[in-house]
Amino acid sequence: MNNPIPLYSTADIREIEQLAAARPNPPNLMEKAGLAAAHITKNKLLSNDKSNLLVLAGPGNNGGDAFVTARYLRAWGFQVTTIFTGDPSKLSQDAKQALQNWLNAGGELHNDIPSSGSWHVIIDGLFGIGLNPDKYPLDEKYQRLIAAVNHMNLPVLALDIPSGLSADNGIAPSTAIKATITATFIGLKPGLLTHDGCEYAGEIILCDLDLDAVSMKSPQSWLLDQSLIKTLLPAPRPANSHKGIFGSVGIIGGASGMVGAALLAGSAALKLGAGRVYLGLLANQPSTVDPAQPELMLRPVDELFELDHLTCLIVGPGLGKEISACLCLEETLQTSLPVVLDADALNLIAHHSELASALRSRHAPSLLTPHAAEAARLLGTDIATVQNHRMQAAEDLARNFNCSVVLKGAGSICAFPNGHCYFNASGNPGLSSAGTGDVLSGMTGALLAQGLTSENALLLAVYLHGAAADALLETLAGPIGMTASEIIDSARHLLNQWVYGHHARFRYSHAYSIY
Ligand SMILES: NC(=O)C1=CN([C@@H]2O[C@H](COP(=O)(O)OP(=O)(O)OC[C@H]3O[C@@H](n4cnc5c(N)ncnc54)[C@H](OP(=O)(O)O)[C@@H]3O)[C@@H](O)[C@H]2O)[C@@H](O)CC1
Ligand SMILES: Nc1ncnc2c1ncn2[C@@H]1O[C@H](COP(=O)(O)OP(=O)(O)O)[C@@H](O)[C@H]1O
Ligand SMILES: [K+]
Repeated sequence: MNNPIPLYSTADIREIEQLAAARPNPPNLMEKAGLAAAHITKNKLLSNDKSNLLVLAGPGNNGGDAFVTARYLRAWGFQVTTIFTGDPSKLSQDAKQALQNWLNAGGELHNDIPSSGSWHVIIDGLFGIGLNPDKYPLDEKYQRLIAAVNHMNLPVLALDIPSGLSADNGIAPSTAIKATITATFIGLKPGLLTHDGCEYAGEIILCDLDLDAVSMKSPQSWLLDQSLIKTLLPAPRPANSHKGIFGSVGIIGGASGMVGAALLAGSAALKLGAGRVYLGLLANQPSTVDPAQPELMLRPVDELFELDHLTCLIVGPGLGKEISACLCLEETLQTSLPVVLDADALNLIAHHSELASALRSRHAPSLLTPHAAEAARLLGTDIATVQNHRMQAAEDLARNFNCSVVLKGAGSICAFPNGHCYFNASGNPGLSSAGTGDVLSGMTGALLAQGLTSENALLLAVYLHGAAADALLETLAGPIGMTASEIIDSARHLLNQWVYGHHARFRYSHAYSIY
């Protein structure tokens, strides 16, 4: 089994670099980084030996990486034009050496992009993890350079992180380089994987520079990707099974005008494998059957609490904030069932401190699925603060409420009370439409019902939900106009593929013969 891929903050990376530098024979990390980037550029972005490259070298060590990259590519016969925006006297020892080596090799420096010139590929070495957009914004010179690069619409390799993007938070307050590929060094950075990072990073290639980062710094965050998911899948079903084995999901929501939200969660729970799905609808005179999904059992909400065989409860899809919703949530929090709380269930908890206390003191697992606005209400802050510090917000929610949490949005972050975080690698803007969150809650409930732990159910549901949307892109069923219902069917298809390969029908078919 592959180990999960760790993520490191800027402070962690600096610590790892210092540990490497303190070794008896310290590795030349800048040389390794530049060489790795040069290989990636040659192998993935340059189509012929006559290509011209534009290399941007900034004022710090990211600029040093750029000089090394430029030197190798020039040595391999490519035409390289290098822009340097810094002050040579302020460079670190390594970067000074890299600049000197570039000049010794016959390389030239420009202080701006030459007006007459054409290039096939651009290397972005303006800023790496040293950029501090929180402290001071990019000045006009850099904003103009970055805009010029983006305007050229050429393949771009970003060194370590696209310049302008914050490595820790994934925010690009002014502007950032839109990379085709980001060659990131030593370890993955959270900022590449969430919020604006999803827009700017392009394909991410990790270059470990021959350091075994995990042995030097124990990680707290990991990438939520296909290889991790493989370890969480439910086992193939026994042939001799019955619906009781696969659990019973109860869903509470569907107030007047929002019944569809509960129905979507119900269909998702059903089609992701729950044995039975009950819906307690809060609407006045609710329907007693969903003709589009008659397998769902629609009941008055009080009856749901009388069922003694529920495996988990989902509260929130279309719940509303009426007193009846509040009472249902209060009763839910008192049960010993695992619960998934979404949408207005989260808003009610944010507004009623007694519900928040009841949530905190639960012994059974509680899973929260807020988007940024719901997270802001729960944390008593504003949306911008949450989005500018997404990992911190997810961690705070998990710790404050003693819950498993997914902070949804581009690059969803799953956080757990033990401080561990996972950054989701799947998903696309096709998911930005009403109802997809209801589907995620239903999927999570289905996996809980089938016996996954709350951590594993959340991780698998979040990744599968995004991967289902990604699969729909293959058939052009999105991103424009992708619907929540389509996510459900796509997710069912993928889950079966992952659990059975293409062999489900062979596994359960009976071959009889007479000898
Ligand atoms: N150390 C190692 O062993 C290895 C490091 N490696 C590489 O080094 C990179 C980190 O290098 P780094 O620490 O020098 O920071 P870097 O990203 O170049 O930026 C610093 C410069 O930017 C400036 N600056 C900051 N914010 C600004 C703003 N808003 N607007 C304008 N300017 C701003 C800042 O100015 P100052 O704040 O100091 O005034 C300083 O001049 C890392 O990402 C990787 O690529 C690899 O070689 C592997 C080994
Ligand atoms: N641009 C995007 N990239 C990846 N995932 C997205 C994107 N936009 C939305 N999503 C996902 O879609 C879902 C939306 O949930 P939510 O906002 O609660 O919708 P609703 O309340 O309408 O059901 C979340 O799982 C979120 O992570
Ligand atoms: K960069």
